[in-house]
Parts: sequence; structure tokens; C-alpha cells
Amino acid sequence: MRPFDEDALSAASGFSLAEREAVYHAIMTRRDVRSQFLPDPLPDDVVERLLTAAHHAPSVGFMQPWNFILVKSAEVRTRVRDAFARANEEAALMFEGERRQAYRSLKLEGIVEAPLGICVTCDPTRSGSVVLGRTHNPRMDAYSTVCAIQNLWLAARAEGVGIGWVSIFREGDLKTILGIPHHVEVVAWLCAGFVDRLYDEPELSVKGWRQRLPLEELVFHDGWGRSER
Ligand SMILES: Cc1cc2c(cc1C)N(C[C@H](O)[C@H](O)[C@H](O)COP(=O)(O)O)c1[nH]c(=O)[nH]c(=O)c1N2
Repeated sequence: MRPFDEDALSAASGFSLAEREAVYHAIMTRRDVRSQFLPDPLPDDVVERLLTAAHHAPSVGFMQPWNFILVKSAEVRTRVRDAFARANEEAALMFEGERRQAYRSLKLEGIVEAPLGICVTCDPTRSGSVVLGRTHNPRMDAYSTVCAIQNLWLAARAEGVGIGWVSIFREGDLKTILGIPHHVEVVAWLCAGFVDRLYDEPELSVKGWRQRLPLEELVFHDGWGRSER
């Protein structure tokens, strides 16, 4: 049996204990940011590192279907915020009663406050029509793009940069504002900016919208619904 003492683990993984802890620290303390953005612009080298982290994500057939549209223009971000506001009003009406009131009380974006917007897109044509690994599920290219976003999000946590994912848009509005071609899918609008504090727990949890589920209820063994090992 493989020994699990500290030296053996470090030798096997190439990560010291402190490095392993740093990985988990980034994962556990990453937060979605809506309102704590500082106005300072992000230095180019920081943005470059975040995009490099994103670009090293796994992707189906190594197709790397992503693009990153960097939006510093306050005028463009204001148009994007207006598109959010229209969609958010539609979204509120999809909830009933007290839940609608609760929804309306939530701040769900920091598009204008964050100094940088990053629109992440997925080009399904990036490596031809038949893609290794996408042959039986066309969504795999979008899933790959989400992997890139998560890499960026975790790298941002380590850089002191807050990220807020905004998805409450009519996709056509974003495409029109940013000139995105018809065949390219919008996967995310990310608000990015330095932060000096983060919630300890998800803001939606702190504000009573929804709580984290117990992990053990989500893990099955040897088939759907089987909880015994
Ligand atoms: C695909 C997708 C889309 C969205 C989000 C996330 C993801 C993965 N989240 C953020 C989401 O609410 C948040 O991740 C959870 O509430 C958990 O909180 P932490 O990310 O752990 O802080 C999000 N948040 C928000 O305020 N407005 C939004 O439109 C969205 N959209």
C-alpha cells in the first residue's frame, strides 16, 4: 500500500504541504463578488496572468473554444448594465410572492463598479465540425469554456482580484453591444476588480436565499440514489 506520510505525499505530488493548503485555500475562499469592488484599474500583468490561467484549462479535444473580450470602457459597461437591468426585471417576475421581493432585494451584478468586464465566449467552430470528445454531446465546448472561467476565478482569488459572474442577460443584447458573431456563444460576463474583503460564505447564503447542501446527500455509490458504500 502507498504510504501517506507528508514526505511521500510531497514527493508524489510535487506540492509541499503549504502549497497543497494554498490550493484548497483558494478554492474554499473564492467568492462571487457583486459590490465590494475597488475602483483601481487592474494592472496589465495581473490581467495577463488571469487570462493565462484561463487558457491553461482543459478543453474537449483541446479545442480551446474560448475568447476573452476585455471591456474597460465605462460607456460600454453602462450599456451592458442596462441590458442586465432589463433582463433582471423579467427575471424578478418569474418568482412569486415573497420570493420575488427577496429576489429584488439582492444585488446580482457589479458591472459598472468593477473596473474591468470580461466577456467569455465559446466558438463551437474553433476546430472544425467534428471534435474529439464532443461527438456525442455538443455542450462539451461550453463546458470547456466554464473550466477556463473557473481557472481564472481561482487565480483571481490568489491575486486579490474579485470576480462576479453575471448571467442575467438576453444573449442577443450582449452580442449586439459587443459585436459578437452569430455563431459564437456568450458564456459569461465577469466583473473583475481588486477587493479588500470578501464574504466568508456565499452571499446568497448569508442573505438567506439558499444554503449549501450537505455533501453526503449528493454522493452516491455504484448507482443513482445509493448512499450505502
Ligand atoms: C454559471 C453561473 C452563473 C452565475 C453565477 C455563478 C455561476 C457558476 N453567479 C454566482 C453564484 O450566485 C455564486 O457562485 C453562488 O451563489 C455561490 O457563491 P460563491 O461563488 O461561493 O460566493 C451569479 N451571481 C450573481 O449575482 N448574478 C448572476 O447572474 C450569477 N450568475
